[in-house]
Formats: sequence, structure tokens, C-alpha cells
Amino acid sequence: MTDLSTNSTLGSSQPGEAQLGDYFALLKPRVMTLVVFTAFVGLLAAPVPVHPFIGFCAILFIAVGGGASGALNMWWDADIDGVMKRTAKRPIPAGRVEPGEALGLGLALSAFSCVFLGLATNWLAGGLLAFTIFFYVVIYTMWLKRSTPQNIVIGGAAGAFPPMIGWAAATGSVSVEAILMFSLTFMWTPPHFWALALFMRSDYDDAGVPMLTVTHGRRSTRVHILVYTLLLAALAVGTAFTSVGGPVYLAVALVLNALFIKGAWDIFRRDEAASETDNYKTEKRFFKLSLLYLFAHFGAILVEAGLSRFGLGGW
Ligand code: HEM
Ligand SMILES: CC(C)=CCC/C(C)=C/CC/C(C)=C/COP(=O)(O)OP(=O)(O)O
Repeated sequence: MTDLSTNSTLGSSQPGEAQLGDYFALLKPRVMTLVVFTAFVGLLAAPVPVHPFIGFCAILFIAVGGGASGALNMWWDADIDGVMKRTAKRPIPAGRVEPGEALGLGLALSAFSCVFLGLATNWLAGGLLAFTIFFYVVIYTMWLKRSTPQNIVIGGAAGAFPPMIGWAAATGSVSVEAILMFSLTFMWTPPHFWALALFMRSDYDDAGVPMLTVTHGRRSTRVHILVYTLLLAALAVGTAFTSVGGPVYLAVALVLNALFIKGAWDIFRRDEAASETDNYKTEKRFFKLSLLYLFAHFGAILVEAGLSRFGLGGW
């Protein structure tokens, strides 16, 4: 798990000396693991058999596209990344990679991944990948992130597209299952991020980024986490009774949503003095749980899809 107080830099080079690890770090590899996993589930949950080589290429190109969007995000955000403690050691603000190199890498990998995903699977998938990169870089990073505390509520849609891209790569279409997987990630993003914003507020304050914690304060953010967690739980448990769900998924959803609601309740009940005393232990625990939460829900969707191949999945 990440040490969230620092940046997960892979290269250890000095200013002006880029190493391969610095270019790799531009792709935000740790965050993209879960993005790629949800895309993988979208691809395999589809009721259409995909040739393993085509499936491998599809996931590879989605991963490259995700990484490219990370590089473009770091190129645009280099100024605020340099101000925030968590991101100050990233390759561009630390001076190891030139902004122009990150821009070039991001644009080249974006074009490469969308075209090759389109060629390897279909143009709906290639087009959706292009739209996702556009949404994350232009709509979220360039526009919403610095202009509204609703930045991640709306911008979070970008991170919700990957399972839909995987589904489209396998089927050539977008159906209700793809929309359900999209919705799950979309509703999950605000509690995932706001928990982190609670213990990183001074970073966003320093950088002038209007995150909810900065504009509305931590008390309001705690209320928002609880409300979104309850909405998410209703959606996640309800999904058990749809075509992507089943008994295995229901069991996973019941356990994890109970834990998640308990975590959100604990965050809601805390006051700042208590959180500061134990260095935001409850909020940090909730953030880590959010990663397990999404991983387990998509894992359960994958298991249900696997079982249905043997006539055992679903209800
Ligand atoms: C607008 C939406 C989102 C925002 C603002 C956001 C923000 C963040 C931030 C600031 C971190 C902290 C650490 C880091 O930079 O590595 C983080 C970690 C993480 N996020 Fe998100 N996130 C969002 C959506 C997502 C989505 C959609 C996924 C996956 C489906 C995801 C997966 C992760 C993972 C796996 C980590 C942990 C990375 C590690 O271990 O270092 N995030 N997120
Ligand atoms: C396939 C494809 C294109 C996937 C993209 C998936 C995607 C949009 C993931 C969002 C994840 C993320 C790190 C958001 C934080 O951005 P931030 O700029 O607020 O965080 P930062 O401060 O760490 O840079």
C-alpha cells in the first residue's frame, strides 16, 4: 500500500536526469491497477468469448490509454503538483522530466492506444477510450478540478468508463451490464476521494484547488461521505439482483457495504480534534477500505460471470 504522505516515485534520479522509472511514474501505475482490473472484468463479464490474445491486447491498450491520461494530467497539473507535499516529488515538478516530454509521451500514447484498441477490437471501444482520456484530461483536469468542489463528482465519470470500454471491446456494444458497472465506480469515487481529501486538506488549500474540504470544510465533507456511501450501498446491493449479480456477489456486497457504512458513520461522528490527535487513522482506514471495496465488487462480478459459463451464475 502506498505511503500516502509521499509520492510513489519509481526513479531515484536527480533534477535534470530522467530515468526510465520517471517516465513510467508519469503513467500513474498504482492508480491504474484498479482501473485496468475493472476494464478486465468488463471484458471478461461480457457474454461473448474473446480470443485470449485479443483480450490481452485490449487490456494492454486500455492500460496504455489510462497511463497516457495520467501523463497528460501531470503535464497540466505540474504547477499545483509542485506545491502539494504528496505530489511535489513527481517527475515534472522535481525537474527530472521536461513538461514537453510528458505532453509528447501522453499525446503519442493516447493516439497509439485508441487506434490500436480500435483495430484490435472495434471502433466503439477505441472511441470510448478516446472519450475517457478526453474526459479525464480536458473536462476533469483542465476545467472542473480548479473550478468547482463538484470536480470529482462529475469528473469521476472518467474513472468509471474502463469497465464499459472492456465490455464494448468484447461485444461491440454498450448494454445495461456496462452501465451498471459504470454506475458502481461512479458512485464509489466521491467517498474514495473525499476520505483522502480529509487528511490531505492542507495540500489542496496550499495549491488553491477547490476540493470540498477546502470550500465547504471538513464537517460538510464528512456528511457528504456518509450520504454518498449510503447511496452507493443501495446501488451496490441492488446490483446483486441484476444480470451482473448473483449470490456470490450479494454475499460480497452485504459484507463490504456493512463495513463501508460503518466506516462512513465513524468518519461522520468524528470531530476534527479527535482526528488530528490520531492523525486521521479512521479516514485513512476508510480510504484503504475503499480500494478493497471496488476490487472485491468487481472480483465478485467476475466470479458470477465465470460461474454462468457453467450454468451456475446468477439467480
Ligand atoms: C476523479 C476521480 C478520482 C480522484 C480525484 C482520485 C484521487 C486519488 C488520489 C489523490 C489518490 C492518492 C494517491 C496517489 O496519487 O497515488 C488515489 C489513490 C488511488 N486511487 Fe483514486 N481517484 C479517483 C478515481 C479513482 C478510480 C476511478 C480508481 C480505480 C477504478 C482509483 C484508484 C485508486 C487507487 C488504486 C489508488 C491507490 C494508489 C496507490 O496505492 O498508490 N481512483 N486516488
Ligand atoms: C482508461 C482511462 C483513460 C482511464 C482513466 C481513469 C481515470 C480517469 C482515473 C482517475 C484516477 C485519478 C488518479 C484521479 C486523480 O486525479 P487528480 O489529478 O485529482 O489526482 P492527483 O492530485 O494525484 O494528480
